[in-house]
Order: sequence, then C-alpha cells, then structure tokens
Amino acid sequence: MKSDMFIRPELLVENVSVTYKNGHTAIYDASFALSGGVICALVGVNGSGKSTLFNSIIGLIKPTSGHVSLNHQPISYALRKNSIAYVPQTEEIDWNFPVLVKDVVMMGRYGKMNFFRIPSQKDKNIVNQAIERMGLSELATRQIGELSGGQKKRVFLARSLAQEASVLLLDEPFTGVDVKTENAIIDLLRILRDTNHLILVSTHNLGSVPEFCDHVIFINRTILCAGRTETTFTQKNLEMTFGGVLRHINLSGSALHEDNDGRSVTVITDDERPVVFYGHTKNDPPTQTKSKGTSS
Ligand SMILES: Nc1ncnc2c1ncn2[C@@H]1O[C@H](COP(=O)(O)OP(=O)(O)OP(=O)(O)O)[C@@H](O)[C@H]1O
Repeated sequence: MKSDMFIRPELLVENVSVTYKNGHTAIYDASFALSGGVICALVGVNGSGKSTLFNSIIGLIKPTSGHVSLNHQPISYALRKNSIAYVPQTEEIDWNFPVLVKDVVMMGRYGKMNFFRIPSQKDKNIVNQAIERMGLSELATRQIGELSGGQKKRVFLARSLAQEASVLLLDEPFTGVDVKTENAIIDLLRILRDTNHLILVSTHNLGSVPEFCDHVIFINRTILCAGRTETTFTQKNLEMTFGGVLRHINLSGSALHEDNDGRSVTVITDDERPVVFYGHTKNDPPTQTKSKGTSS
C-alpha cells in the first residue's frame, strides 16, 4: 500500500438526499468534501443516516437527488476500479454459507482478477500480507461463521487491505472489539492515512475521536458541521448533534483534587461510551450537571 499507487483521492458528496421506498427521507442535502491523507469520523445518533450515507457512497443506494464523485469521476467509475473499500457492521452479513477466512480476504482481490477469478501469485501474496497484518494467520483456514464478532471485523479489514483501495469506509469498526483490537485498528488506520488513503469511520466511540481522527463530520439527517477535529469536535457541536442523549458532568477544584489546583474538566458521556474531555478551564466552581432529557 504505497502512496504512489494512486493519486490522492478526492471524495465529493454534493447535495445528496435519500428517500427510502416507504417515503422516509433518511438524509437530505448532505454535502462535504474530503481528500486523502485524512482519517475522518462520521458521528451522529442512531438513525441519523450514517449507514445510508455510506451506502450512497458505495453505490448500494442511489441518491434520490445529488451525487457523489471520486477524483472528479462519477462514483460508479471508482467502484468499477475498486477504489473504495467498505467494512460493514458485522451484523449486516449473512454467515450461513461455508467460506474460509482466507477466501473472504481473497474477495478483496476479485476486482483485479480476470473472469475466471484464478488468483495469481501476486494476489496470494497480498492476501497473505493482509491476513498477517490483521493478526489472522492462525485463523486463515477457519470457517468465517465460527469466528467471534471482533475476529470477523478483522477479517473484513484484511479484505479491504487486500483490495488496495484508496478510500476506506468503516461502519462502526470498534463495536464489539476488545481494546487490543481497537488499538491495532487505529494503528493500521494511521499507517493508511500516512500513505495518502482517505478513511471515513462511523463511530459511537466519541472518546477516541480526538485521539485518532483529523476531521469530523457531524450528521443528523443532514451534515450539521464538518471540519478539523480541533475546531469542530467541540462541546457546542456535540450538544447540537446529540441533544439530550448526552450526559454532562462538570468537575472542578475540590471535586477533582485535594490540592489548590483550580483547573476543571468537563466530561461528556453518551452513557454507553464515556468519556470525552474538553480540556481545562481555571477557577470554575465545582459543579455536576446533567443535560436536558437525561437521567442517571
Ligand atoms: N431500507 C430502509 N427503508 C426505510 N427506512 C430505512 C431503511 N434503512 C434505514 N432506514 C431509516 O433511515 C434512517 C437512517 O438509518 P441509518 O441506518 O442510515 O442510520 P445510522 O446513523 O447508520 O444508525 P445507527 O447508528 O443505528 O447504525 C433511520 O430512521 C432508519 O430507520
């Protein structure tokens, strides 16, 4: 996965709206632009349209209006070229067919093979590297259906690596994985980012967003705001996105320490995944508050 294997990808989502057959408009007028060399978090409440947006980008859903392009070409062209890899939420996959882990990873090479799908030595080498990189060597000949949720997730990441795509879309990659796997995924994403890949990650793990994401997009049926994490991942924008779902706890002074250090820290949790730190402000009175509509 060298940076010179592709030009730095430019993803453009322009005024995309999606209305499902039942008449529900899941996203409307969504627009943003992202370039390679970036890890971007897609953050929003359940049902805010994250998966719908992903499906629009990978061509599974045709937007009702608006369009998506990669490198100034229609997204269908990028998909034919295998430039976009998608790691879905595990739950969306039907595991009732027998297939080995190494065969699932080989699926990442299908777009580069001929009609008969006979893997070349190069395909095999790339698949082996991807399997090794995701720590799956010992599971390579196991049936995928026998694996745990976290292990399956690693298999799908390996498949996307084998695809050698310039754009990676990851839908909830940290759900159901242990801390070691989460760290391994983050390390891998950083390496890909540093080789000009564009990575868009939907996550409910707010605490890790400032740790590894350069950009953040807040979504609630449309794009609420988007930009660099330092300037966009703010308390105000989190409140706008999550409203009453978030619980706020402000601690300072004696609530934090027994010395005279007057710094305070604000913690916001989404109840499932604490903790987001907003930094320190001096001389705030010790308080502990909850946002409207929450209980604890
Ligand atoms: N096939 C469908 N037909 C009708 N409505 C749908 C369909 N798929 C999703 N929706 C609705 O569209 C909205 C957005 O769903 P989507 O799955 O994109 O949200 P999400 O942000 O990915 O949610 P989560 O965080 O729970 O995964 C929801 O209200 C959902 O009920």
